[in-house]
Amino acid sequence: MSDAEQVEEFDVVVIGGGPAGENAADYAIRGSDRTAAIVEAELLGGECSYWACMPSKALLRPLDVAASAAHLGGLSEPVLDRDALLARRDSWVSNWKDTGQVKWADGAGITVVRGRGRLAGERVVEVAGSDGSTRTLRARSAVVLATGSVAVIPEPYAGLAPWTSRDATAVTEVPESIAVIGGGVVAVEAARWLAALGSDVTLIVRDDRLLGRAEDVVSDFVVKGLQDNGVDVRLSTEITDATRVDADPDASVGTVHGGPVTLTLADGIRLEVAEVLVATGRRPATDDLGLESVGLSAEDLRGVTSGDPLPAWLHTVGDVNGAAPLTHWGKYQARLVGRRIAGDDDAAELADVPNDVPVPQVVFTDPQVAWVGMTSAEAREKGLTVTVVDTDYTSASGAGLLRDDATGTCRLVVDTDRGVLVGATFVGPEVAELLHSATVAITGEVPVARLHHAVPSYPTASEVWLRLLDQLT
Ligand SMILES: Cc1cc2nc3c(=O)[nH]c(=O)nc-3n(C[C@H](O)[C@H](O)[C@H](O)COP(=O)(O)OP(=O)(O)OC[C@H]3O[C@@H](n4cnc5c(N)ncnc54)[C@H](O)[C@@H]3O)c2cc1C
Ligand SMILES: NC(=O)c1ccc[n+]([C@@H]2O[C@H](COP(=O)([O-])OP(=O)(O)OC[C@H]3O[C@@H](n4cnc5c(N)ncnc54)[C@H](O)[C@@H]3O)[C@@H](O)[C@H]2O)c1
Repeated sequence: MSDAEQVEEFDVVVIGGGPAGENAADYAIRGSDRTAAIVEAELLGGECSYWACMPSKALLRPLDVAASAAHLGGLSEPVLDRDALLARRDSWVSNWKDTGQVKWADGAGITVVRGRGRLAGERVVEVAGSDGSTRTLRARSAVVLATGSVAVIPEPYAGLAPWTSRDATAVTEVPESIAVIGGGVVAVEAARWLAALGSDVTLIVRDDRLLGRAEDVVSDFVVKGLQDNGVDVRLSTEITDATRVDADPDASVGTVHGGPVTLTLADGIRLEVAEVLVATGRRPATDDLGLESVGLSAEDLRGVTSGDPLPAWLHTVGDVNGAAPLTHWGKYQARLVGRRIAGDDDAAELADVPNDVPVPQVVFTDPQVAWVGMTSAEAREKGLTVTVVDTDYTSASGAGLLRDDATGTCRLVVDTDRGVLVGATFVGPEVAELLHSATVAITGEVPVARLHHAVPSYPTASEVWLRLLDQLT
């Protein structure tokens, strides 16, 4: 067979089959006779489906319900069944099999190509199969990079064979004790479910607060919630040295990776734990992606989905461009990019794209934390004149009704000159589902004067909007 015959042609080739890549392929060919291939090195569905969002939320949701039940007069104490909780997780990750996703791709007319993809020139993708085979794909129209992100393991933890978020979400062997390092979203969520599963958890945070990207009023609530659930939270704590007996880098995911770990803290205190979870952030998965073959570097992808410095045929979606490493954000980018590739320029979604689309984020701690748009500090840094209003979450009786021990806070950030919201933060039980009201208000640039006429139902937690808006008259 000649070289030319070995090249497989598609209209669109997507490298990486996480939620962003899947959506980009789907929107690019939906309702047409165009063809698309997704190149996937592991499981179709990506980090989100098997190692991140799905397993973590499958583990956390029963904890929310149990915490509510434990704090509602009229119900007796709920009992956590560890095996049943892990079985629920296994079911939500389809036992780490992607048969269902492949069936979806077939139905959507998308070809799944197994292997690791890399650019090998303009519109050309080379795929290395795990069996040593190589395939060459050519895209007639577009190539989309959707390779996601990988956990960062800084010194001095690299030699410890530490847990990353994959081990925490896929936990099968619950360590007797664990040090969780980091104060971001992965750290606070994982600390919660690991403690609930029976591990003795110490959360070691370099900064003086948790969730540093959120409003500063958030941290105290999350610290208290973790402490109430048995987590030892140590803020402003540096680790100067870390050693492990018999570190086993080949240990199975979700099992203990060796002997005891000793951490030396800056004040000289030594902490011995059975396992360590490094949750110190993620970086775009751009290693060996062949960017140099088209004159690009990893830095060129930062924050860019389409256009300069990318050639017209090349796009990025999801964590790989680092814009906001969240599934809903990757899917949003994928819808826009997919429609652009499809030439749907008249579609409502492309016809009216605002300049600054606010990014929403929910953290599934107890209490929950949800925010969208700018924090007050970010708004001021941008040079805006802002009005900031706060209220206790339980100032709305509907919020108090959710749980007898309900607590939390809410904040709106208003651009005083334009009279519109630019940011909102909610902390409290069940605030996750409250967030979209703020996202709509910010995206729609609804004048605060008009928001007074959006009437929340009684008695719901949404009445916190009244308490906040009353301060803006
Ligand atoms: C523990 C945890 C919990 C999270 N929870 C949430 C949450 O609740 N909500 C939320 O919005 N976000 C959450 N996130 C973030 C979310 O997981 C990511 O933002 C999301 O997975 C990004 O989607 P993606 O499609 O860009 O990449 P991924 O989901 O990472 O998928 C990328 C895919 O590309 C494949 N790939 C990589 N390189 C190649 C290559 N060269 N060739 C072929 N295939 C390749 C990978 O195997 C993978 O399947 C969480 C993250 C973590 C770590
Ligand atoms: N519910 C959700 O939506 C959800 C859940 C989990 C993860 N995620 C996404 O996944 C991404 C990754 O999460 P993450 O928590 O790993 O990252 P992160 O960037 O949110 O937090 C990293 C934390 O590690 C600390 N850190 C960094 N380097 C360190 C070092 N050398 N030593 C000690 N501490 C260090 C930082 O100060 C920070 O507290 C996030 O951006 C988040 O958006 C989302």
